[in-house]
Amino acid sequence: TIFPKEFQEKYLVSRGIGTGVCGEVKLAFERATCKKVAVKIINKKNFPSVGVSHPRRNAEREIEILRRIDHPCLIKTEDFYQTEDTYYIVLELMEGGELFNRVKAGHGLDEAVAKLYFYQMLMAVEYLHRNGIIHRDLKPENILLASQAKTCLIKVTDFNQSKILEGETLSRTLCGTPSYLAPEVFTHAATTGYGPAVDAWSLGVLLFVCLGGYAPFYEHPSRPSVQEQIIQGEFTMVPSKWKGISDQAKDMVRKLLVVDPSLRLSITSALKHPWLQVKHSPLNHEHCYLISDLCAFQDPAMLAQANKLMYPPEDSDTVTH
Ligand SMILES: C/C(=N\NC(=N)NO)c1ccc(NC(=O)c2cc3cccc([N+](=O)[O-])c3[nH]2)cc1
Repeated sequence: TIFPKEFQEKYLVSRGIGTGVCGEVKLAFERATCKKVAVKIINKKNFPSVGVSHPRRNAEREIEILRRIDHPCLIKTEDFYQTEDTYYIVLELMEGGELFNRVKAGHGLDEAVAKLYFYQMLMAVEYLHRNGIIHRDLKPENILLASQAKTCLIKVTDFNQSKILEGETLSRTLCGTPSYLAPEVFTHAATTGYGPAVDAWSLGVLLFVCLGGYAPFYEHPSRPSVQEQIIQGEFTMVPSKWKGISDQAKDMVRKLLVVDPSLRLSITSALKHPWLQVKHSPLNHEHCYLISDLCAFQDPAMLAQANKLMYPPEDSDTVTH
């Protein structure tokens, strides 16, 4: 890849660290400070130019979103360059890589870890919705982890399929991965359109995968198509995979994976669900900034506080020094 001159002057590009559907991510060093950054290289023609939507406009919308957002659980753009066919987005380094690689097939995350990550995803998506943005492509590949530690900050990324709450076309959406798309995207999106509830569905699928270690809707010869399973809202919590997971966690998943968007748990209601109410310190905005500080400074005291968030001291626990 050739990089723009002014980019080359400011950054030294090193090896590839991740590849996405519309471009790759490389490690780079800011020459002046030796600070490590990630560079997402997006080929403009890679943008799905399905139907009338023009690839340039899709890309410009995503760049506009990336510039506009500011939240500890959303990827932050540090710098930006473009040539006539490529975008170079300089981003903060997320050394934990993609959540996708943490929820390896076969076993889920510890419930407390899944709760910490899910809580951050909810905060990030609540922020997006408050700012009139629907993500529309929430999946494990688009959730990045700040460090290798379990108690870490996560950030949502990839706004290629995102919609700024104004006119939008359905055709672009149907080029996303179907497994995480909500039922209404297939059924009545073409007529009445659909809203932020699609992200709540995808978060339900994400939580299912984090807890169960397998997808709720998947291709299988003897099963209906993924699209059919989604439209029917048909999924199974295989006992061997879900034993040891709390009833509250399962209840959260079931209330998100509801076919009728008007009956589905909203992001705001999900944040008030009992599963996320830690009796000693209810999960709230401060925790999110705490986690962001924690990961920025790896402060042991903050790590202890974040652990309390994950593993609240039971009443019976006596604090032993
Ligand atoms: C904005 C965006 N995508 N937009 C888009 N149109 N893609 O489809 C975007 C997508 C992915 C990423 N990924 C990373 O920053 C990213 C992936 C990864 C894997 C191992 C290690 C690191 N790391 O930073 O150390 C990684 N960073 C960053 C930005």
